Amino acid sequence: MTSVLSEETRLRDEIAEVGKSLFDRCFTFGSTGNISARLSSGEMLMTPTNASMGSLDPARLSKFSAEGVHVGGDKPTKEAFLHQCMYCARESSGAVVHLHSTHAVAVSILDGLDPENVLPPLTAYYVMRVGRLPLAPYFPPGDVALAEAVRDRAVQSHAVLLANHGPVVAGKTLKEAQYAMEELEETAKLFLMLRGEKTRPLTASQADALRSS
Ligand SMILES: O=C(CO)COP(=O)(O)O
Ligand SMILES: [Zn+2]
Repeated sequence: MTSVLSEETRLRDEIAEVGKSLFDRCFTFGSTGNISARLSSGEMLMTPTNASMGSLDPARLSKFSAEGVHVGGDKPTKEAFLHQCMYCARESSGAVVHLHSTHAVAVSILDGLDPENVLPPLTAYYVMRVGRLPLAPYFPPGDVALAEAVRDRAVQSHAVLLANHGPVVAGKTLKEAQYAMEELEETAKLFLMLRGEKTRPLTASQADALRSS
């Protein structure tokens, strides 16, 4: 049977489902984090500000025109400009997820990491789902300068880590963005677990083979 639900209705439901799944598994806390999805018309749906990812109401999501004007729903996330900058840098993206996931946040606070790529290629799935993770310098949440710093890095990478804050990931679909975000968080956890141990990340040629497959 073909689906009679509109693209917008489907995306609204999916944002609420993904938010609840991430919140229930402690990928973000309190009212932190935000999710957006772009319709084929270019219009965008975003989570409202101060909303818990665990109890989103699909009908109250904030709606933006393709030009980036807030046209409906609750007051949008203060990171609306960050989400818009991700779409602007990555035209094929259909969704963006930003979280305060604990291990990725911990990595974002460490000193002395390579800001061009903060995590090594520890596993094949990290390379396949994330690949590279540049660090954007610290700016307060919701600051336009934060969104601009992320946009510059997002041109090269669909995942960016915000210093002293958390990760933001774009994907062709919301599922893709979610899976990349989960892989990022788990790899940050592995990285912290293995600090001080002698490790054997994938070699450059092993990682390249995964990227081209
Ligand atoms: O993660 C957040 C800010 O960076 C949460 O902000 P909002 O509640 O405005 O979405
Ligand atoms: Zn945040």
